Amino acid sequence: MLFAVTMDVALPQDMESDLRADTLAREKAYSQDLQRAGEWVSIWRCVGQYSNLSIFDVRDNERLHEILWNLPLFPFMTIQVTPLAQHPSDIAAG
Ligand SMILES: O=C(O)CC1=CCC(=O)O1
Repeated sequence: MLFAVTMDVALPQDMESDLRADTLAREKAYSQDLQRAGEWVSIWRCVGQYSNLSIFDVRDNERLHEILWNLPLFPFMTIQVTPLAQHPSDIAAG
């Protein structure tokens, strides 16, 4: 199942710098592990915003929820999920 997910990040201004660096490093490693596994298909920066637009390919809603819930940055994110269906004009779909 394909999902488009927008993640808006808002870190506290007074977040301690070591905690901030550790959280961002864990977020990157977590994301890249899931990219290597094929579940996190792509990640794009939204221009001019501390936000990303990502595509996930996961078995079901519960798996996407598990992935998002365990993001190290989850407590500092506003997340919007859009389930995707095939478009009838997509030439790649045949
Ligand atoms: O968009 C960001 O910077 C937050 C994020 C999600 C996965 C990642 O590596 O960074």
